[in-house]
Amino acid sequence: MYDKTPYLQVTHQDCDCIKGWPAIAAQIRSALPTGSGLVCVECYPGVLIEQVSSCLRKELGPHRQLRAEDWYFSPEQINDLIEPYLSNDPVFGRMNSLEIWDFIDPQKIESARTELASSAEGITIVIGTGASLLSPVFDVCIYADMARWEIQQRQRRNEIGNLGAMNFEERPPLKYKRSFFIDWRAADRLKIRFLPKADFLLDTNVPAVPKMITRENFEKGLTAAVRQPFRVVPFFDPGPWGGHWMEEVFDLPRDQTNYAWCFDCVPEENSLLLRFGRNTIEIPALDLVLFRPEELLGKEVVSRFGAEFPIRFDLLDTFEGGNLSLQVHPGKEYIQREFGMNYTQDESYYILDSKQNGGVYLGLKTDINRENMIHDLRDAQENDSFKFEATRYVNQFPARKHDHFLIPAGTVHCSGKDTVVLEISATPYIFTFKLWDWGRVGLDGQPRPIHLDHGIENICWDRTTKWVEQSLMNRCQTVAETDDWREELTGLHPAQFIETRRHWFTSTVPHDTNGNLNVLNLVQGSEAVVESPTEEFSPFVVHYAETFIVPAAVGRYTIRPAVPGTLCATIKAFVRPVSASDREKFSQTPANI
Ligand SMILES: O=P(O)(O)OC[C@H]1O[C@](O)(CO)[C@@H](O)[C@@H]1O
Repeated sequence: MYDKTPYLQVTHQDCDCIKGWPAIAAQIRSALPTGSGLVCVECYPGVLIEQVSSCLRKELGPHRQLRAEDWYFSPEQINDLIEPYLSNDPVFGRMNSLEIWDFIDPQKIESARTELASSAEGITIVIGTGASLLSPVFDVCIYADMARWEIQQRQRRNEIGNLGAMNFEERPPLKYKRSFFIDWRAADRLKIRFLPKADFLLDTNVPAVPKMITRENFEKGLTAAVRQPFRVVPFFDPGPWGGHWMEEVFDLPRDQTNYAWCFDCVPEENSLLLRFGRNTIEIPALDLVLFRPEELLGKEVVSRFGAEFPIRFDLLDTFEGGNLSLQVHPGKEYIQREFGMNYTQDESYYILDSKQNGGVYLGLKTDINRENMIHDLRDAQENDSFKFEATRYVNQFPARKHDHFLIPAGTVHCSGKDTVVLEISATPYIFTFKLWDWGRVGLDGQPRPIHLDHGIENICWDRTTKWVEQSLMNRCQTVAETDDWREELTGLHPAQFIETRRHWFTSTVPHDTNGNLNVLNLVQGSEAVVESPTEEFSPFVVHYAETFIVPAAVGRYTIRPAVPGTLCATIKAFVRPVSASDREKFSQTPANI
């Protein structure tokens, strides 16, 4: 059965991960031999600062507590600072190089420094996002990390606002957008510099059960992760077109109206669970990307994308749900120019399951009139009573289990109802230009934003029926075969940087990362075992529909059915190697953070 809380065992001692404020305070005290000193708690945005500082105050009885937010510019000044990158669009902003420093008023931080210098008695705690900027040295440094999924939950519950903003009550999608383009980028830059020097990592994702590990154990966890296959923690989210397949097959709680998405390999947002003895700490999977890029991704991927995980796997479930919005993604130049992203949202749909009428919309019909289509799309947006007749302009194809549809940016598409898609795509995932949302509203009762102008500029009008059938549907080619297994190339399209290989097997299949990140999903069979031919890691069991990551550093590995002789299939994605001349060109491209 699909495992919803996969973890990685790092050590076998419970005491390597301590739990609860009294134990955490005791560990901090033992790091302050004189009983006094300066304690820095640098926080990722989203940490409940008030709650953490009050618990620390209670347990440590500091002489003084300083809060980083007290040195920030005013919310209005910060709005001016970020305005060029935030824009008025409800979904899209622009990548930038803002640092936490940019939020801080030099005069205010200077007076905090003066206050700090005035007395050295007892314990002083400095806490918040940017706390570490107060002083070049601290007696104890703690990094309070935070999972992005939990941050989103807190935003939805109006428990937190954005950095330097008093916007707790702002609509959650707007807080998410500001985090995506501003807060998380700036905080990641600070994290890269601070965390390698910290003494401890603090996890307050579950406020009532705080946990802490030493930085050495954090490093041990990262090292363990890049030496074996592992999974990140999936999260599930409802949506206006969501379905009920995952609920059933993954045995999800029945307390949501539906489940639309399962994000089970978007390391930028997923968490990684590291287990020490019986205690588990949650860290953002992004930490692995930021601090172990070469071992995880491989040298070539790093030289091309920087410390960024370029492949995304997620599931889209429309069983008894609806169609996704009819949409298109930006071309590479467009996404760079308009949004400052280095690469674009190229996608593909691997079909995990479908009902009789399941299908996808893909590419335009032959000989359609472009002006009429644009006119009808605009009419549908402006006039509630006019419904855009999608099948007049867009191909609709039946989708069957194991079909693979390729969706290079610029291709009009969407998954239809009664279909379960494993999306194997490039990482960007918010750059969806909705053309038509079938006249329905989002889960909040409001129409979802349509981006017709962006969309129209990016539609590739020559991607019509015949080309789509020949270039984007089931481009399967057998590349290797034995009596026990067959390897097929299934994509993606040459315009996309990801390559996919499907293996059908009844016995052991040899794989090799060739120094390049591999991401896989078990698309057929209930259980398979990933092993090291040289026993470098313990056998790793995967279940149907689970996505797993094999770090570049792993090298050779094998996969076999858990029950010998049963038919299994995996689909594997990796970044296509580039030629030497291209390599030079890519090495100039900076990462998104
Ligand atoms: O706009 P909708 O209908 O919610 O669809 C969004 C989804 O569409 C996709 O772009 C798939 O085509 C996903 O990456 C994204 O999550």
